[in-house]
Amino acid sequence: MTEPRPIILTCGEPAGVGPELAAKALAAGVPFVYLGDPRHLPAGTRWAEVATPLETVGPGILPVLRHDFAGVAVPGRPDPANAAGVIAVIARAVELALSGAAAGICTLPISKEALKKGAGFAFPGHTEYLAHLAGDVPVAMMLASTNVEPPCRVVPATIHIALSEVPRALTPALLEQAIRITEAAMRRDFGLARPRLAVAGLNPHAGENGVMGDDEMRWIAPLVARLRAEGLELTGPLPADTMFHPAARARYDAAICAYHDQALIPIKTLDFAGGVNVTLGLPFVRTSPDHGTAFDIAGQGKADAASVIAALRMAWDMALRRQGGIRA
Ligand SMILES: NC(=O)C1=CN([C@@H]2O[C@H](COP(=O)(O)OP(=O)(O)OC[C@H]3O[C@@H](n4cnc5c(N)ncnc54)[C@H](O)[C@@H]3O)[C@@H](O)[C@H]2O)C=CC1
Ligand SMILES: NCC(=O)COP(=O)(O)O
Repeated sequence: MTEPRPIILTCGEPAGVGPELAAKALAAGVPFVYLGDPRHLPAGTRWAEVATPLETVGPGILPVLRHDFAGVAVPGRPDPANAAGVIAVIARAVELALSGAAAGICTLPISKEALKKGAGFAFPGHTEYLAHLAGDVPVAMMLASTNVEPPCRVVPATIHIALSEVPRALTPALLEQAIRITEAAMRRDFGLARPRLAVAGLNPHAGENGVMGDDEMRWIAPLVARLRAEGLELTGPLPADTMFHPAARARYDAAICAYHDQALIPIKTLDFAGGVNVTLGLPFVRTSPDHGTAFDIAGQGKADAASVIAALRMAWDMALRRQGGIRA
């Protein structure tokens, strides 16, 4: 088996904590190349430009695939002129991954607001943009802990939409798609031969037999029953408030949730430092730290690199697994 190509670490919003985290991410100990504008790296960063992802640099030096931006970056103050560069870097990383020049991508955080206001970005986040770049493939967003046992892995079936839109958007077809994508990815990328999935209800107490909403009785339970009959290891719909304590998590490998905060509050509470965001269903590996741009601390050297380090390691493990081996 030959080792996969390096991971591409995209710079994300240059006024956020991304550039300073890139400089700290060498501690991950896996091969990666930073794609961004070296002017945005903190002063004192030891970096060297590479022409291709395969070119190597000395130990302790950050390899940089140069992508020139419109301007410099002021920490905490995103510049609309740089928004197009942020978007172009993501697209360039995807091209490298799809061409086989890179083993996958790990994305540093973007500001959804800055991209929308600065460049009219039409996507609510990386997840949706990556799905588009990959040919409008169906994907699911999973956040996975790396520091807690049993692990906390969550997949919101609806992603970046207003809470008021969730009941309409959460259809049987969408929930089934999230379940199937997660089941396949747990086998392919996480090495679980028979993944156990738990499905959360939408309503308090999973509706309590129709007393607090009937979505569970009307269609979620029948969907779970149909997929179980097909052979999937599914439980639910479960009351979301009691499915994340350790004994409950021990009974499943990933939770399929109804909406963003139902899924992300437990993981970010249990393991904010070690949480990793993974896009499931793409034809290439994509991970990301679980946090955002952290404008409030950008440029102050305070940002914790644990999540990006975990994300790079997870991307590398996934790339090796797809190639038939796993990291020693
Ligand atoms: N994958 C991505 O590109 C993501 C992007 N975002 C974007 O980030 C922006 C800010 O979002 P927020 O909700 O404020 O979340 P945030 O994660 O940026 O910040 C929340 C809190 O956590 C702290 N924090 C975040 N990362 C940290 C780190 N590495 N070390 C130490 N403290 C850290 C921040 O200082 C802040 O107090 C938004 O524009 C959002 O769209 C948010 C999540 C993921
Ligand atoms: N809150 C998670 C999040 O915003 C992830 O967004 P993205 O990876 O789709 O950019």
